[in-house]
Amino acid sequence: MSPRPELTSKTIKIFAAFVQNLRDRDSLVRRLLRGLGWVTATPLMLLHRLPAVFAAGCLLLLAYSVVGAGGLVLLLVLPTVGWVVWRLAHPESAERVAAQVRGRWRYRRIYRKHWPAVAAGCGLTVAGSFGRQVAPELIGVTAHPAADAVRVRLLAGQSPADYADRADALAHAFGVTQVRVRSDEPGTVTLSFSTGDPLTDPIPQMRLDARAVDFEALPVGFTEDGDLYRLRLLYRHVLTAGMTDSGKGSALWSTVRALAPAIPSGVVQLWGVDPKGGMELAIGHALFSRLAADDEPGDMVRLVADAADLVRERSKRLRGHTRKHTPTTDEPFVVLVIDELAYLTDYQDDTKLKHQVNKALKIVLSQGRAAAVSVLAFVQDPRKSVVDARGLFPTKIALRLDTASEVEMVLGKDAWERGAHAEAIPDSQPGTGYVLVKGDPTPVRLRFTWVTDDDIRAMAQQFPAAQPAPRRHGFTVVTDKDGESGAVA
Ligand SMILES: Nc1ncnc2c1ncn2[C@@H]1O[C@H](COP(=O)(O)OP(=O)(O)OP(=O)(O)O)[C@@H](O)[C@H]1O
Repeated sequence: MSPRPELTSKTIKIFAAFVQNLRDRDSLVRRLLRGLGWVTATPLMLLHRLPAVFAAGCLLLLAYSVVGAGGLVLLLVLPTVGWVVWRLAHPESAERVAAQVRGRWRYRRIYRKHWPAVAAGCGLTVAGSFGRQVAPELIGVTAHPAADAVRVRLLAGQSPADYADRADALAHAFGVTQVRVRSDEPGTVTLSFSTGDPLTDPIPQMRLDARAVDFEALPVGFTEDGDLYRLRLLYRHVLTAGMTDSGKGSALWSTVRALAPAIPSGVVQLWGVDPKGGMELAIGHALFSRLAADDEPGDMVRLVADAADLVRERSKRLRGHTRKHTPTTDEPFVVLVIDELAYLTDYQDDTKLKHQVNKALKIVLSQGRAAAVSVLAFVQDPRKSVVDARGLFPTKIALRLDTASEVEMVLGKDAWERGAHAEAIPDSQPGTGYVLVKGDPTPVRLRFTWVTDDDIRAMAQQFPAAQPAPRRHGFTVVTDKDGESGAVA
Protein backbone atom coordinates (compact mmCIF):
# COMPACT_ATOMS: atom_id res chain seq x y z
CA MET A 1 0.00 0.00 0.00
CA SER A 2 1.45 3.35 -1.09
CA PRO A 3 1.83 6.00 1.59
CA ARG A 4 -0.72 8.81 1.60
CA PRO A 5 0.77 12.08 0.23
CA GLU A 6 1.26 14.59 2.90
CA LEU A 7 0.18 18.18 2.49
CA THR A 8 3.51 19.76 3.29
CA SER A 9 4.46 23.37 2.69
CA LYS A 10 6.58 22.19 -0.26
CA THR A 11 3.53 20.57 -1.91
CA ILE A 12 1.52 23.71 -1.33
CA LYS A 13 4.30 25.81 -2.89
CA ILE A 14 4.43 23.54 -6.00
CA PHE A 15 0.63 23.71 -6.33
CA ALA A 16 0.69 27.51 -5.96
CA ALA A 17 3.41 27.75 -8.62
CA PHE A 18 1.30 25.56 -10.94
CA VAL A 19 -1.76 27.77 -10.46
CA GLN A 20 0.41 30.84 -11.02
CA ASN A 21 1.65 29.29 -14.26
CA LEU A 22 -1.89 28.57 -15.35
CA ARG A 23 -2.75 32.25 -14.97
CA ASP A 24 0.29 33.33 -16.99
CA ARG A 25 -0.64 33.21 -20.70
CA ASP A 26 2.90 32.57 -21.91
CA SER A 27 3.88 29.99 -19.34
CA LEU A 28 5.09 26.58 -20.45
CA VAL A 29 2.10 24.89 -18.84
CA ARG A 30 -0.39 27.08 -20.71
CA ARG A 31 1.43 26.45 -23.96
CA LEU A 32 1.50 22.68 -23.37
CA LEU A 33 -2.20 22.62 -22.58
CA ARG A 34 -2.99 24.75 -25.63
CA GLY A 35 -1.00 22.36 -27.84
CA LEU A 36 -2.77 19.37 -26.35
CA GLY A 37 -6.15 21.01 -26.96
CA TRP A 38 -5.24 21.85 -30.57
CA VAL A 39 -4.07 18.28 -31.25
CA THR A 40 -7.33 16.80 -29.96
CA ALA A 41 -9.75 19.51 -31.08
CA THR A 42 -8.53 19.93 -34.65
CA PRO A 43 -9.50 16.44 -35.84
CA LEU A 44 -12.85 16.83 -34.08
CA MET A 45 -13.40 20.22 -35.72
CA LEU A 46 -12.38 18.81 -39.11
CA LEU A 47 -14.69 15.86 -38.61
CA HIS A 48 -17.56 18.20 -37.85
CA ARG A 49 -16.92 21.03 -40.35
CA LEU A 50 -15.05 19.34 -43.22
CA PRO A 51 -15.77 15.63 -43.05
CA ALA A 52 -14.30 15.12 -46.53
CA VAL A 53 -10.95 16.64 -45.47
CA PHE A 54 -10.97 14.58 -42.31
CA ALA A 55 -11.71 11.41 -44.26
CA ALA A 56 -8.96 12.25 -46.76
CA GLY A 57 -6.47 12.79 -43.90
CA CYS A 58 -7.40 9.46 -42.30
CA LEU A 59 -7.10 7.71 -45.64
CA LEU A 60 -3.68 9.24 -46.23
CA LEU A 61 -2.49 8.07 -42.80
CA LEU A 62 -3.91 4.62 -43.41
CA ALA A 63 -2.33 4.44 -46.86
CA TYR A 64 0.98 5.59 -45.43
CA SER A 65 0.94 2.87 -42.78
CA VAL A 66 0.07 0.19 -45.39
CA VAL A 67 2.10 1.15 -48.49
CA GLY A 68 4.80 3.40 -47.04
CA ALA A 69 6.01 6.78 -48.33
CA GLY A 70 6.77 5.62 -51.92
CA GLY A 71 3.38 3.98 -52.32
CA LEU A 72 1.70 7.08 -50.93
CA VAL A 73 3.39 9.32 -53.49
CA LEU A 74 2.30 6.91 -56.23
CA LEU A 75 -1.27 6.98 -54.91
CA LEU A 76 -1.26 10.76 -55.13
CA VAL A 77 0.42 11.05 -58.51
CA LEU A 78 -1.55 8.33 -60.33
CA PRO A 79 -5.00 10.01 -60.08
CA THR A 80 -3.50 13.35 -61.16
CA VAL A 81 -1.91 11.75 -64.22
CA GLY A 82 -5.16 9.84 -64.89
CA TRP A 83 -7.16 13.10 -64.72
CA VAL A 84 -4.80 14.89 -67.12
CA VAL A 85 -4.98 11.99 -69.60
CA TRP A 86 -8.80 11.90 -69.32
CA ARG A 87 -9.02 15.65 -69.97
CA LEU A 88 -6.85 15.34 -73.05
CA ALA A 89 -8.60 12.26 -74.45
CA HIS A 90 -12.24 13.12 -73.67
CA PRO A 91 -12.41 16.78 -72.63
CA GLU A 92 -16.21 16.89 -72.84
CA SER A 93 -16.89 13.98 -70.46
CA ALA A 94 -14.09 15.11 -68.08
CA GLU A 95 -15.56 18.59 -67.94
CA ARG A 96 -19.04 17.16 -67.30
CA VAL A 97 -17.83 15.23 -64.27
CA ALA A 98 -15.74 18.19 -63.02
CA ALA A 99 -18.80 20.45 -63.36
CA GLN A 100 -20.84 18.09 -61.20
CA VAL A 101 -18.18 17.84 -58.51
CA ARG A 102 -17.69 21.61 -58.45
CA GLY A 103 -21.47 22.00 -58.43
CA ARG A 104 -21.85 19.82 -55.34
CA TRP A 105 -19.31 21.95 -53.53
CA ARG A 106 -20.94 25.23 -54.56
CA TYR A 107 -24.36 23.82 -53.63
CA ARG A 108 -23.15 23.22 -50.06
CA ARG A 109 -21.10 26.40 -49.68
CA ILE A 110 -23.41 28.90 -51.36
CA TYR A 111 -26.82 27.92 -52.59
CA ARG A 112 -28.12 25.59 -49.86
CA LYS A 113 -27.09 28.16 -47.25
CA HIS A 114 -28.54 31.31 -48.83
CA TRP A 115 -31.39 30.02 -51.02
CA PRO A 116 -34.24 30.12 -48.43
CA ALA A 117 -33.53 33.76 -47.52
CA VAL A 118 -32.97 34.83 -51.16
CA ALA A 119 -36.12 33.04 -52.35
CA ALA A 120 -38.13 34.77 -49.63
CA GLY A 121 -36.58 38.16 -50.42
CA CYS A 122 -37.33 37.74 -54.13
CA GLY A 123 -40.93 36.75 -53.49
CA LEU A 124 -40.49 33.17 -54.66
CA THR A 125 -41.75 31.49 -51.50
CA VAL A 126 -45.28 30.51 -50.57
CA ALA A 127 -46.93 30.60 -47.16
CA GLY A 128 -46.88 27.23 -45.36
CA SER A 129 -48.45 26.11 -42.13
CA PHE A 130 -48.01 28.23 -38.94
CA GLY A 131 -47.05 31.27 -41.05
CA ARG A 132 -43.83 29.58 -42.24
CA GLN A 133 -42.47 30.58 -45.66
CA VAL A 134 -41.75 27.57 -47.90
CA ALA A 135 -38.93 28.02 -50.41
CA PRO A 136 -38.82 26.05 -53.67
CA GLU A 137 -36.64 22.93 -53.41
CA LEU A 138 -33.11 23.09 -54.82
CA ILE A 139 -32.59 19.93 -56.85
CA GLY A 140 -28.89 20.36 -57.63
CA VAL A 141 -26.14 22.52 -59.02
CA THR A 142 -23.83 21.98 -61.98
CA ALA A 143 -20.90 24.40 -61.97
CA HIS A 144 -19.74 25.13 -65.52
CA PRO A 145 -16.54 27.16 -65.94
CA ALA A 146 -18.46 30.42 -66.16
CA ALA A 147 -21.97 29.71 -64.93
CA ASP A 148 -23.69 27.76 -62.17
CA ALA A 149 -26.79 25.94 -63.40
CA VAL A 150 -29.09 25.67 -60.39
CA ARG A 151 -32.11 23.39 -60.80
CA VAL A 152 -35.15 24.32 -58.79
CA ARG A 153 -38.46 22.50 -58.36
CA LEU A 154 -41.36 24.86 -58.97
CA LEU A 155 -43.89 25.25 -56.19
CA ALA A 156 -47.54 24.68 -57.05
CA GLY A 157 -48.84 27.77 -58.80
CA GLN A 158 -45.40 28.92 -60.01
CA SER A 159 -44.19 29.06 -63.61
CA PRO A 160 -40.75 29.76 -65.16
CA ALA A 161 -42.01 33.26 -66.02
CA ASP A 162 -42.15 34.07 -62.27
CA TYR A 163 -38.42 33.37 -62.08
CA ALA A 164 -37.68 35.25 -65.32
CA ASP A 165 -39.42 38.28 -63.76
CA ARG A 166 -37.16 38.04 -60.69
CA ALA A 167 -33.95 37.31 -62.61
CA ASP A 168 -32.41 40.70 -61.86
CA ALA A 169 -33.17 40.48 -58.16
CA LEU A 170 -31.70 36.95 -58.01
CA ALA A 171 -28.54 38.17 -59.77
CA HIS A 172 -28.03 40.97 -57.24
CA ALA A 173 -28.79 38.68 -54.30
CA PHE A 174 -26.08 36.21 -55.32
CA GLY A 175 -23.68 38.95 -56.52
CA VAL A 176 -23.49 37.83 -60.16
CA THR A 177 -23.83 39.84 -63.35
CA GLN A 178 -26.73 37.94 -64.85
CA VAL A 179 -29.23 35.17 -64.21
CA ARG A 180 -30.93 33.38 -67.08
CA VAL A 181 -33.94 31.16 -66.76
CA ARG A 182 -34.48 27.91 -68.64
CA SER A 183 -37.24 25.35 -68.33
CA ASP A 184 -36.05 21.95 -69.54
CA GLU A 185 -38.83 19.80 -68.15
CA PRO A 186 -42.24 20.41 -66.64
CA GLY A 187 -42.21 21.28 -62.96
CA THR A 188 -38.60 22.45 -62.81
CA VAL A 189 -36.61 25.48 -63.83
CA THR A 190 -32.87 25.97 -64.29
CA LEU A 191 -31.37 29.25 -63.14
CA SER A 192 -28.06 29.96 -64.81
CA PHE A 193 -25.93 32.24 -62.59
CA SER A 194 -23.07 33.80 -64.60
CA THR A 195 -19.89 33.51 -62.57
CA GLY A 196 -17.48 34.69 -65.24
CA ASP A 197 -17.31 34.98 -68.98
CA PRO A 198 -15.42 32.38 -71.01
CA LEU A 199 -16.39 34.25 -74.18
CA THR A 200 -14.19 37.30 -73.60
CA ASP A 201 -11.31 36.00 -75.73
CA PRO A 202 -11.71 35.38 -79.47
CA ILE A 203 -12.06 31.73 -80.42
CA PRO A 204 -9.84 30.58 -83.28
CA GLN A 205 -11.38 28.74 -86.23
CA MET A 206 -12.29 25.07 -85.72
CA ARG A 207 -10.12 22.21 -86.78
CA LEU A 208 -12.05 20.41 -89.49
CA ASP A 209 -12.97 16.76 -89.58
CA ALA A 210 -13.16 16.20 -93.31
CA ARG A 211 -14.71 12.72 -92.91
CA ALA A 212 -17.87 13.66 -91.10
CA VAL A 213 -19.82 16.81 -91.81
CA ASP A 214 -23.15 16.68 -90.06
CA PHE A 215 -25.36 19.32 -91.69
CA GLU A 216 -27.67 19.09 -88.69
CA ALA A 217 -24.91 19.76 -86.14
CA LEU A 218 -22.30 22.13 -87.53
CA PRO A 219 -19.69 23.19 -84.94
CA VAL A 220 -19.63 26.98 -85.21
CA GLY A 221 -18.64 28.31 -81.79
CA PHE A 222 -18.78 27.84 -78.04
CA THR A 223 -21.51 28.55 -75.51
CA GLU A 224 -20.99 30.35 -72.23
CA ASP A 225 -21.05 26.93 -70.51
CA GLY A 226 -17.90 26.08 -72.44
CA ASP A 227 -19.72 23.58 -74.69
CA LEU A 228 -19.30 23.36 -78.43
CA TYR A 229 -22.30 24.92 -80.15
CA ARG A 230 -23.64 22.92 -83.07
CA LEU A 231 -25.89 24.73 -85.51
CA ARG A 232 -28.60 22.83 -87.32
CA LEU A 233 -28.73 24.08 -90.91
CA LEU A 234 -30.21 21.24 -92.98
CA TYR A 235 -34.05 21.46 -92.86
CA ARG A 236 -33.72 24.87 -91.14
CA HIS A 237 -33.30 28.52 -92.09
CA VAL A 238 -31.14 30.78 -89.98
CA LEU A 239 -31.54 34.55 -89.59
CA THR A 240 -28.71 36.50 -87.95
CA ALA A 241 -29.17 40.15 -86.96
CA GLY A 242 -26.44 42.43 -85.68
CA MET A 243 -25.42 46.05 -85.93
CA THR A 244 -22.35 47.01 -87.87
CA ASP A 245 -19.14 45.46 -86.50
CA SER A 246 -21.11 43.01 -84.36
CA GLY A 247 -19.37 40.10 -86.09
CA LYS A 248 -21.94 38.92 -88.65
CA GLY A 249 -18.96 37.96 -90.79
CA SER A 250 -17.77 35.48 -88.19
CA ALA A 251 -21.24 33.92 -87.93
CA LEU A 252 -21.25 33.55 -91.72
CA TRP A 253 -17.75 32.17 -92.14
CA SER A 254 -17.88 29.90 -89.08
CA THR A 255 -20.89 28.21 -90.68
CA VAL A 256 -19.28 28.04 -94.12
CA ARG A 257 -16.15 26.60 -92.54
CA ALA A 258 -18.12 23.83 -90.85
CA LEU A 259 -19.70 22.98 -94.23
CA ALA A 260 -16.49 23.32 -96.24
CA PRO A 261 -15.19 19.71 -96.21
CA ALA A 262 -18.41 18.61 -97.94
CA ILE A 263 -18.19 21.27 -100.67
CA PRO A 264 -15.72 19.64 -103.13
CA SER A 265 -17.83 16.44 -103.41
CA GLY A 266 -20.82 18.60 -104.38
CA VAL A 267 -23.15 17.19 -101.71
CA VAL A 268 -23.58 20.75 -100.48
CA GLN A 269 -23.65 23.82 -102.70
CA LEU A 270 -23.28 27.40 -101.55
CA TRP A 271 -25.23 30.03 -103.45
CA GLY A 272 -24.19 33.50 -102.38
CA VAL A 273 -25.87 36.89 -102.60
CA ASP A 274 -23.70 39.82 -101.59
CA PRO A 275 -25.30 43.22 -102.10
CA LYS A 276 -22.13 44.89 -100.79
CA GLY A 277 -20.58 44.37 -104.22
CA GLY A 278 -18.56 41.35 -103.16
CA MET A 279 -17.03 42.86 -100.03
CA GLU A 280 -18.05 39.93 -97.84
CA LEU A 281 -18.25 36.83 -100.03
CA ALA A 282 -15.88 37.38 -102.97
CA ILE A 283 -12.86 36.51 -100.83
CA GLY A 284 -14.09 32.90 -100.68
CA HIS A 285 -15.57 32.81 -104.17
CA ALA A 286 -14.14 29.34 -104.98
CA LEU A 287 -16.38 27.87 -102.27
CA PHE A 288 -19.53 29.10 -104.02
CA SER A 289 -21.26 27.30 -106.86
CA ARG A 290 -23.21 30.43 -107.63
CA LEU A 291 -22.48 33.94 -106.53
CA ALA A 292 -24.20 37.21 -107.22
CA ALA A 293 -21.82 39.67 -105.72
CA ASP A 294 -22.49 42.39 -108.21
CA ASP A 295 -23.93 45.86 -107.72
CA GLU A 296 -26.66 44.85 -110.17
CA PRO A 297 -29.77 43.91 -108.12
CA GLY A 298 -31.35 41.98 -111.01
CA ASP A 299 -28.67 39.24 -110.79
CA MET A 300 -29.21 38.78 -107.11
CA VAL A 301 -32.98 38.67 -107.42
CA ARG A 302 -32.64 36.11 -110.18
CA LEU A 303 -30.50 33.90 -107.99
CA VAL A 304 -33.11 33.92 -105.22
CA ALA A 305 -35.80 33.26 -107.84
CA ASP A 306 -33.76 30.27 -109.12
CA ALA A 307 -33.62 28.92 -105.56
CA ALA A 308 -37.42 29.24 -105.40
CA ASP A 309 -37.74 27.38 -108.74
CA LEU A 310 -35.48 24.61 -107.44
CA VAL A 311 -37.58 24.31 -104.29
CA ARG A 312 -40.83 24.09 -106.29
CA GLU A 313 -39.40 21.55 -108.69
CA ARG A 314 -37.94 19.34 -105.94
CA SER A 315 -41.09 19.56 -103.83
CA LYS A 316 -43.13 18.38 -106.82
CA ARG A 317 -40.87 15.36 -107.30
CA LEU A 318 -40.76 14.55 -103.59
CA ARG A 319 -44.53 14.64 -103.18
CA GLY A 320 -45.79 11.17 -102.32
CA HIS A 321 -42.27 9.69 -102.03
CA THR A 322 -40.64 11.20 -99.00
CA ARG A 323 -41.27 14.05 -96.60
CA LYS A 324 -37.63 15.16 -96.50
CA HIS A 325 -35.03 15.17 -99.22
CA THR A 326 -31.69 13.56 -98.29
CA PRO A 327 -28.91 15.45 -100.06
CA THR A 328 -26.83 13.61 -102.65
CA THR A 329 -24.17 14.81 -105.11
CA ASP A 330 -26.85 14.85 -107.85
CA GLU A 331 -29.43 16.59 -105.68
CA PRO A 332 -27.30 18.58 -103.23
CA PHE A 333 -28.10 20.48 -100.08
CA VAL A 334 -28.29 24.09 -101.27
CA VAL A 335 -27.42 26.85 -98.81
CA LEU A 336 -28.52 30.27 -99.97
CA VAL A 337 -26.25 32.76 -98.19
CA ILE A 338 -27.66 36.31 -98.22
CA ASP A 339 -25.31 38.81 -96.63
CA GLU A 340 -27.50 41.93 -96.35
CA LEU A 341 -31.08 40.80 -96.68
CA ALA A 342 -32.52 44.29 -96.12
CA TYR A 343 -30.99 45.54 -99.34
CA LEU A 344 -33.01 43.03 -101.36
CA THR A 345 -36.23 43.11 -99.39
CA ASP A 346 -36.47 46.79 -98.48
CA TYR A 347 -33.75 49.24 -99.49
CA GLN A 348 -33.56 48.78 -103.27
CA ASP A 349 -35.47 51.34 -105.33
CA ASP A 350 -36.90 48.99 -107.95
CA THR A 351 -40.29 48.02 -106.51
CA LYS A 352 -40.77 45.30 -109.12
CA LEU A 353 -37.53 43.57 -108.12
CA LYS A 354 -38.40 44.07 -104.46
CA HIS A 355 -41.73 42.38 -104.96
CA GLN A 356 -40.11 39.55 -106.95
CA VAL A 357 -37.45 38.85 -104.35
CA ASN A 358 -39.89 38.93 -101.43
CA LYS A 359 -42.14 36.48 -103.24
CA ALA A 360 -39.28 34.12 -104.13
CA LEU A 361 -37.84 34.33 -100.65
CA LYS A 362 -41.15 33.40 -99.07
CA ILE A 363 -41.33 30.31 -101.28
CA VAL A 364 -37.84 29.22 -100.28
CA LEU A 365 -38.52 29.92 -96.62
CA SER A 366 -41.89 28.22 -96.50
CA GLN A 367 -41.15 25.15 -98.67
CA GLY A 368 -37.36 24.91 -98.90
CA ARG A 369 -36.62 23.02 -95.71
CA ALA A 370 -38.01 19.65 -96.79
CA ALA A 371 -36.40 20.14 -100.21
CA ALA A 372 -32.96 20.62 -98.57
CA VAL A 373 -32.68 24.28 -99.58
CA SER A 374 -31.79 26.45 -96.58
CA VAL A 375 -31.43 30.18 -96.21
CA LEU A 376 -28.60 31.64 -94.14
CA ALA A 377 -29.46 35.34 -94.01
CA PHE A 378 -27.90 38.33 -92.28
CA VAL A 379 -29.37 41.75 -91.47
CA GLN A 380 -28.25 44.88 -89.70
CA ASP A 381 -31.71 46.29 -89.29
CA PRO A 382 -34.28 43.94 -87.78
CA ARG A 383 -37.39 46.12 -88.36
CA LYS A 384 -40.48 44.34 -89.65
CA SER A 385 -40.46 46.12 -93.00
CA VAL A 386 -36.94 44.81 -93.52
CA VAL A 387 -37.48 41.23 -92.44
CA ASP A 388 -41.10 40.61 -93.18
CA ALA A 389 -40.66 36.83 -93.13
CA ARG A 390 -38.99 36.58 -89.71
CA GLY A 391 -41.49 34.01 -88.52
CA LEU A 392 -40.33 31.63 -91.25
CA PHE A 393 -36.81 31.37 -89.81
CA PRO A 394 -36.82 28.57 -87.21
CA THR A 395 -33.41 29.65 -85.90
CA LYS A 396 -32.72 33.27 -85.05
CA ILE A 397 -29.50 34.77 -83.79
CA ALA A 398 -29.13 38.20 -82.22
CA LEU A 399 -25.57 39.54 -82.20
CA ARG A 400 -24.95 42.98 -80.68
CA LEU A 401 -27.98 45.20 -81.30
CA ASP A 402 -28.77 48.77 -80.39
CA THR A 403 -31.77 48.48 -78.09
CA ALA A 404 -33.79 45.95 -76.17
CA SER A 405 -36.71 46.51 -78.53
CA GLU A 406 -34.53 45.45 -81.48
CA VAL A 407 -33.69 42.26 -79.60
CA GLU A 408 -37.40 41.69 -79.09
CA MET A 409 -37.97 42.20 -82.83
CA VAL A 410 -35.51 39.41 -83.60
CA LEU A 411 -35.93 36.93 -80.76
CA GLY A 412 -39.22 37.99 -79.16
CA LYS A 413 -40.03 39.58 -75.79
CA ASP A 414 -39.94 36.27 -73.94
CA ALA A 415 -36.34 35.59 -74.99
CA TRP A 416 -35.25 39.04 -73.83
CA GLU A 417 -36.93 38.45 -70.47
CA ARG A 418 -35.12 35.14 -70.25
CA GLY A 419 -31.81 36.97 -70.44
CA ALA A 420 -31.05 37.43 -74.15
CA HIS A 421 -29.77 40.98 -73.64
CA ALA A 422 -28.03 41.38 -76.99
CA GLU A 423 -28.10 45.16 -76.56
CA ALA A 424 -25.67 44.74 -73.63
CA ILE A 425 -23.02 42.74 -75.52
CA PRO A 426 -19.84 44.84 -75.31
CA ASP A 427 -18.20 46.22 -78.47
CA SER A 428 -15.11 44.30 -77.48
CA GLN A 429 -16.85 40.96 -78.10
CA PRO A 430 -17.74 40.79 -81.80
CA GLY A 431 -19.16 37.43 -82.82
CA THR A 432 -21.02 37.01 -79.48
CA GLY A 433 -24.77 36.63 -79.53
CA TYR A 434 -27.88 34.74 -78.48
CA VAL A 435 -29.41 31.89 -80.48
CA LEU A 436 -33.05 31.02 -80.24
CA VAL A 437 -34.23 27.79 -81.82
CA LYS A 438 -37.91 27.20 -82.48
CA GLY A 439 -39.38 24.82 -79.92
CA ASP A 440 -36.96 25.84 -77.17
CA PRO A 441 -37.83 29.09 -75.40
CA THR A 442 -34.38 29.39 -73.83
CA PRO A 443 -31.85 31.55 -75.67
CA VAL A 444 -28.29 30.23 -75.73
CA ARG A 445 -25.39 32.68 -75.43
CA LEU A 446 -22.49 31.80 -77.68
CA ARG A 447 -19.49 33.20 -79.48
CA PHE A 448 -18.73 32.26 -83.06
CA THR A 449 -15.21 31.32 -84.02
CA TRP A 450 -13.10 33.98 -85.66
CA VAL A 451 -12.28 33.02 -89.22
CA THR A 452 -9.73 35.49 -90.54
CA ASP A 453 -9.34 36.56 -94.18
CA ASP A 454 -6.27 34.32 -94.49
CA ASP A 455 -8.29 31.39 -93.09
CA ILE A 456 -10.99 32.03 -95.70
CA ARG A 457 -8.47 32.15 -98.56
CA ALA A 458 -6.85 28.90 -97.35
CA MET A 459 -10.25 27.26 -96.98
CA ALA A 460 -11.29 28.30 -100.49
CA GLN A 461 -8.10 26.79 -101.86
CA GLN A 462 -8.51 23.56 -99.92
CA PHE A 463 -12.24 22.99 -100.46
CA PRO A 464 -13.27 24.56 -103.78
CA ALA A 465 -16.70 23.80 -105.19
CA ALA A 466 -16.74 21.14 -107.92
CA GLN A 467 -17.79 23.88 -110.35
CA PRO A 468 -17.01 27.21 -108.70
CA ALA A 469 -18.83 30.31 -109.83
CA PRO A 470 -16.76 32.08 -112.51
CA ARG A 471 -15.03 35.39 -111.89
CA ARG A 472 -15.91 38.57 -113.72
CA HIS A 473 -13.99 41.84 -113.49
CA GLY A 474 -12.62 40.85 -110.12
CA PHE A 475 -16.11 39.95 -108.86
CA THR A 476 -18.25 36.96 -109.55
CA VAL A 477 -21.61 37.11 -111.25
CA VAL A 478 -24.48 34.70 -111.29
CA THR A 479 -24.47 31.88 -113.84
CA ASP A 480 -27.59 30.36 -115.23
CA LYS A 481 -28.42 26.66 -114.96
CA ASP A 482 -26.59 25.73 -118.16
CA GLY A 483 -23.37 27.15 -116.81
CA GLU A 484 -23.41 30.18 -119.05
CA SER A 485 -22.40 33.44 -117.51
CA GLY A 486 -24.96 36.09 -116.85
CA ALA A 487 -24.77 39.62 -118.08
CA VAL A 488 -21.57 41.51 -117.50
CA ALA A 489 -22.02 44.72 -115.61
N1 LIG B 1 -15.80 35.99 -83.53
C1 LIG B 1 -14.96 37.03 -83.53
N2 LIG B 1 -13.94 37.07 -82.66
C2 LIG B 1 -13.09 38.14 -82.66
N3 LIG B 1 -13.17 39.18 -83.48
C3 LIG B 1 -14.14 39.19 -84.38
C4 LIG B 1 -15.10 38.12 -84.45
N4 LIG B 1 -15.98 38.40 -85.42
C5 LIG B 1 -15.60 39.59 -85.94
N5 LIG B 1 -14.51 40.05 -85.33
C6 LIG B 1 -13.83 41.33 -85.61
O1 LIG B 1 -14.80 42.37 -85.46
C7 LIG B 1 -14.79 43.27 -86.58
C8 LIG B 1 -16.15 43.37 -87.22
O2 LIG B 1 -16.54 42.10 -87.69
P1 LIG B 1 -17.47 41.89 -88.96
O3 LIG B 1 -16.91 42.60 -90.12
O4 LIG B 1 -17.69 40.43 -89.07
O5 LIG B 1 -18.77 42.65 -88.48
P2 LIG B 1 -20.12 42.82 -89.28
O6 LIG B 1 -21.21 42.68 -88.31
O7 LIG B 1 -20.13 41.91 -90.47
O8 LIG B 1 -19.98 44.33 -89.73
P3 LIG B 1 -20.63 45.00 -91.05
O9 LIG B 1 -22.11 44.88 -90.94
O10 LIG B 1 -20.15 46.41 -90.95
O11 LIG B 1 -20.07 44.26 -92.22
C9 LIG B 1 -13.74 42.74 -87.54
O12 LIG B 1 -12.60 43.55 -87.42
C10 LIG B 1 -13.40 41.36 -87.07
O13 LIG B 1 -12.02 41.14 -87.16
